[in-house]
Amino acid sequence: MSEAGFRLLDVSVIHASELRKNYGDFAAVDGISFDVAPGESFGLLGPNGAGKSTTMRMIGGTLLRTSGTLEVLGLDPETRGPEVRASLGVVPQSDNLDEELRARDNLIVYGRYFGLPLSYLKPKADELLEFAQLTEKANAKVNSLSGGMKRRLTIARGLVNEPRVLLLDEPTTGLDPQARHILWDRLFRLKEQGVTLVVTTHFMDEAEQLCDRLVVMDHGQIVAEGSPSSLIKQYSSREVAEVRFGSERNAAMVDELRDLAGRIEVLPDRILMYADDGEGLLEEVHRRGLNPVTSLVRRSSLEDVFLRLTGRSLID
Ligand SMILES: Nc1ncnc2c1ncn2[C@@H]1O[C@H](COP(=O)(O)OP(=O)(O)OP(=O)(O)O)[C@@H](O)[C@H]1O
Repeated sequence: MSEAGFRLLDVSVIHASELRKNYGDFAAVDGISFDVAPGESFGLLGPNGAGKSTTMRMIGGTLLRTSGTLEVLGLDPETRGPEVRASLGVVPQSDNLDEELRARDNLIVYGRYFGLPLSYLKPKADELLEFAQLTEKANAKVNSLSGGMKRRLTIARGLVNEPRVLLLDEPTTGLDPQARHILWDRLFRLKEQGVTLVVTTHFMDEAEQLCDRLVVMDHGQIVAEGSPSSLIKQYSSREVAEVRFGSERNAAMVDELRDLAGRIEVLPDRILMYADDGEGLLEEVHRRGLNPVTSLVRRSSLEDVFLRLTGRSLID
């Protein structure tokens, strides 16, 4: 490994500089640069088509980049693929488990691809099933498991080689709230064990929960970078008052509200008013006799950051 490689290894688990992936004239990933530190939980947040999965696939060494620099644990995944993959755990967007095999056998068969011996894999599979809260399902066929169980099994499978870095592409898409919370809990435990997590998501609450730091992506580019709280501080107010006047009146009410808040966003079904004191703002709305049909005050979120940066919602 080069001297630079050693240096990067100290500070960056993943280093990307001007990373690009073109499909013909279309830039799916348009020259992005970021670093992921050891033990960090790092997020790629953006709407569908932002380029998150493409970035993940380049990190995992399953997709060739068009240009730019990419190093994973100090190595180029294109030229040092087997070594990089041996240190990575990959949880793809859709569970590609072997449905006909039992849960435990899925782990063992996957581990065999890494050339791991059965004497290691059998106890490891039991340990991972316990971690994934699937011990009771060890002998159940995958096609009989719930969506949340399959997701946890896919994560367990990604851990079979004791990776230092776990790549999770949309880990909770399609799961119900309870299943999401169980999964987040397992990811927190991995983080406590020092595993570096790289997570793509289009759920702002997931990014807020899981990520120490994240990049916000849109159209293949990074539009902002920071911790969830620093991004909210930088791009939004502390609170948001949401008011609904009904679809007929919403747009017409904006002029009446304009001078009350520094920033106003009009969505099809509601108006968002940004202020540090949301309750005070709402009181003023009522004092003016504007009487929204419904109203609420909430904390600013990464959704508000995305809206501010792109003028669009994270989820179409
Ligand atoms: N093989 C391909 N050929 C052409 N375009 C592609 C190809 N793969 C991805 N794209 C395009 O690249 C863009 C980025 O896709 P990508 O899957 O990385 O987005 P994403 O942010 O992960 O979104 P999602 O959450 O929907 O997976 C999209 O516009 C997609 O249609």
